[in-house]
Amino acid sequence: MSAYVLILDDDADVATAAQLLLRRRYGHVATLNDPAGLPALLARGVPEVVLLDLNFTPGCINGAEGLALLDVLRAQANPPAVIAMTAYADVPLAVEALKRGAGDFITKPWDNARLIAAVDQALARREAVRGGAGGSPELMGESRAMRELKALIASVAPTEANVMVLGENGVGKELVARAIHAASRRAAGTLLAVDMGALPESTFESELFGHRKGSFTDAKADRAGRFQAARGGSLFLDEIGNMPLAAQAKLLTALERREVTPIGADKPESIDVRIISATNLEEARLFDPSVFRADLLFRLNTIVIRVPPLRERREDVPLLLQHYLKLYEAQYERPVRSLSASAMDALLRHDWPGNVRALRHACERAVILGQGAEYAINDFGLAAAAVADMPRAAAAVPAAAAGLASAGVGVESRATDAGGDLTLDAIERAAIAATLAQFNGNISHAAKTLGISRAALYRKLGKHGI
Ligand SMILES: Nc1ncnc2c1ncn2[C@@H]1O[C@H](COP(=O)(O)OP(=O)(O)OP(=O)(O)O)[C@@H](O)[C@H]1O
Repeated sequence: MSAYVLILDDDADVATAAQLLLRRRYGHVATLNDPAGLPALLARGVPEVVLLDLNFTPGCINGAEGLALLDVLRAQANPPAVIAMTAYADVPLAVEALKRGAGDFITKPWDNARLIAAVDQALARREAVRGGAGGSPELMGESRAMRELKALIASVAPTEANVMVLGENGVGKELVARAIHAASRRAAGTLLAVDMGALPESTFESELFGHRKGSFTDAKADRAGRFQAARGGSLFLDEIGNMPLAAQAKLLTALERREVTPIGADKPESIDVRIISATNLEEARLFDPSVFRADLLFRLNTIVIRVPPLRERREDVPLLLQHYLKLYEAQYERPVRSLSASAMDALLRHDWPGNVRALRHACERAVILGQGAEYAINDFGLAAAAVADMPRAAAAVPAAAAGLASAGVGVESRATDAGGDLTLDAIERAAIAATLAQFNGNISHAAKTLGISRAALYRKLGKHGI
């Protein structure tokens, strides 16, 4: 996965350690020890993720310097995702950074796996937020379904009720969660997103509830949990359907008692968060007690919001196409072009199995690759994305080459609809499509099976127009 990451920290040793760790994964990782160099660095290009120390001058621990830099970063036309770093387990400061637009925070010294997970998630979330120009994504759509959805959000948002958002991958569940938070009484607080599907069971409690220094081998400093950091705001528990049952029990206890006990602490801490959760699991699966605890479900789903797939609101397709084509034309400084009538017709008839995310990626592809005076259907890369053919396309891939043997995907060696195209690209695409089909579109499970992060999988979905 390649990405431009900047580490802004006055401690050169810390910055270099992070650079060495991250360079292997993201390729382009720069360090900056003196914040005075930031404007010049930004003039050469804005990073996708910034790891931002909050204190620079020795002895200064109030975070004011870091928060001012955060404002500078957030003011960029295409702002980076910012992960605040502090050597002090200072929850109010972390909360302030989150309120001012940092997407996450991490305490030093960090755990390597946690740092990488934080950067991966920052990249994935940045992609979601970039959907709207200027960094404030808007839930677009004027179909009846979208108008009803927006009315529901407007009536539910001002209440304190927990909301569960259901829908297929890429329909806009996170945007719905952000819209609810933005219209709620907690809007001045932070909306902290946690990818429950990517949270290892071993660190679940520490991530959500925090820990005290020395409470286990790696607990080198106090750490605030997500529940404490989101105090006064909302906690967005994404991919909730992928939580192991043991973790579900712990979450249930916290929600029932309205308090959490950091690992190693002797007293519980009260919590003040509104929970918005989301899953792409089908409702029947959610009601299966071997998958999801009924008592937890009833805590979370006071209000259920179902986001319909794009194929059930095709009227929204032209508006979304227009929005994303314009967005990418501006971003890539490409000429403004219109869609040919036949392209529009085909795009309207397309089933969009990857929903709005897939449409967005298709628009980006068309803007970059389209050569004609108008956009043609081929520019959108959808012909190859006949996702209904996914299992058959996978069948064209030799098991070893696709690495699917361990994924348990049924594979035969025969040339089929993939047109016998055994380029690496075609093999990768088929492997991804087959794995997604195997897990009913569940990104977390597919990414785990393929051995890549969710963020990397999202990028590949975009690349292949899946
Ligand atoms: N109604 C919409 N208007 C504009 N953009 C949208 C809309 N719905 C989704 N998008 C864009 O599509 C992408 C996917 O949206 P989002 O991440 O909210 O989906 P999701 O349902 O949470 O996906 P996943 O289940 O895979 O996490 C984002 O880039 C988002 O900005």
